[in-house]
Amino acid sequence: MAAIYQAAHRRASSLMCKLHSTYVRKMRYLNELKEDDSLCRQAQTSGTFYLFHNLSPFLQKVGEKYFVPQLSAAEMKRILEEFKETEQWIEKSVLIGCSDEHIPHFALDLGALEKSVIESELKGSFTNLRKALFVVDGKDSPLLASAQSLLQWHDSHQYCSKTGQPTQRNVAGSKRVCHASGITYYPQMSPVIITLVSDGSRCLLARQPSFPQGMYSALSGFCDMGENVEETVHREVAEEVGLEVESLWYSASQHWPFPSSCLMIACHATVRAQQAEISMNRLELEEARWFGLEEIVEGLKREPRSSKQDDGSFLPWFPPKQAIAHELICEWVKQQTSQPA
Ligand SMILES: NC(=O)c1ccc[n+]([C@@H]2O[C@H](COP(=O)([O-])OP(=O)(O)OC[C@H]3O[C@@H](n4cnc5c(N)ncnc54)[C@H](O)[C@@H]3O)[C@@H](O)[C@H]2O)c1
Ligand SMILES: [Mg+2]
Repeated sequence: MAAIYQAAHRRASSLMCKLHSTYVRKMRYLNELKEDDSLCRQAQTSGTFYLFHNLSPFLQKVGEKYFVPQLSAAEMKRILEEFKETEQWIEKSVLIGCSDEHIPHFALDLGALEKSVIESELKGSFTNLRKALFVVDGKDSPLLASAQSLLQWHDSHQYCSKTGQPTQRNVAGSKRVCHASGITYYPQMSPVIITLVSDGSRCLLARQPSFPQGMYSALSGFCDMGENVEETVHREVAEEVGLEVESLWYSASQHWPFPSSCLMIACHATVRAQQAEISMNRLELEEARWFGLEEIVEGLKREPRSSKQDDGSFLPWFPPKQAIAHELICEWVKQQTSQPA
């Protein structure tokens, strides 16, 4: 029995070791591509390419499903030749990852070329990122979000903010340098906290005026300079709904591309049930209120389309599963239902 157990353990360890070494080798390879321009230039000739047009990703629809096609370097060459554009264009691409077999993946924005011609040539369409993220397979949405964010960062960091001189990018697109000042710029994300506040038996959700009708989400806010996550959670909850957080704990994080690259840091927080009266900040929020478990469970089942009532009002629904707010709400439901009555 012990021998069988040991053999199984050895097999599991060796599998872990293989998995681990594949991952480590992949991360080291990507790092080399970022540091070594000539290696990265060479990688562009054997890589695959995700296309964008003015920051909208290219998707193909097969039946009811949307796919994010990867074009080979040869296909890219053919398209660019058709537009009488040189392969120099490929140098505008940015490195966004690689396969386990070390095939590098790049993203390229063809915004200067005629959109409809590329679309009919490649049989697909450039789709607004807000729509694209919610229709593609779950594993593809983080990739689209980070690729678009990196392309957007390059687009808006062409000049040094100290000298006003143009900045030059490395081949991978992992940084830009101003040769006049010597400043190196790296792609940035803004840290944002998102907090699901609970008073023990209810959770607090709010609506910003820009939200689609009927949608409620957890409270969120950008971290101020010098703040830690705990301080931002305390401040945002106080600012937006006038409550004092008693305790908080970290749940998970997510890169979010809107409005331009946020690192969403998701937390749960509690307030005392005796001090749970909301005083909403009307400059930021349109509505904020407590939801009981039953209402949350019903809301999670509701589609945005089925939220509208005959009298024109909207039943509450919550962000879709791609958004970390959804995860926080589901975690809260689990906590509530696993608690002894
Ligand atoms: N993925 C999710 O589940 C999820 C859920 C909620 C919010 N979010 C994202 O979180 C972000 C922030 O949420 P919020 O709107 O409640 O923030 P917020 O409460 O801090 O209010 C936004 C305001 O903060 C100011 N601000 C301060 N620092 C800023 C910065 N670095 N960039 C832009 N504005 C800054 C601006 O005046 C802006 O209008 C939003 O962009 C939203 O897309 C994501
Ligand atoms: Mg906010």
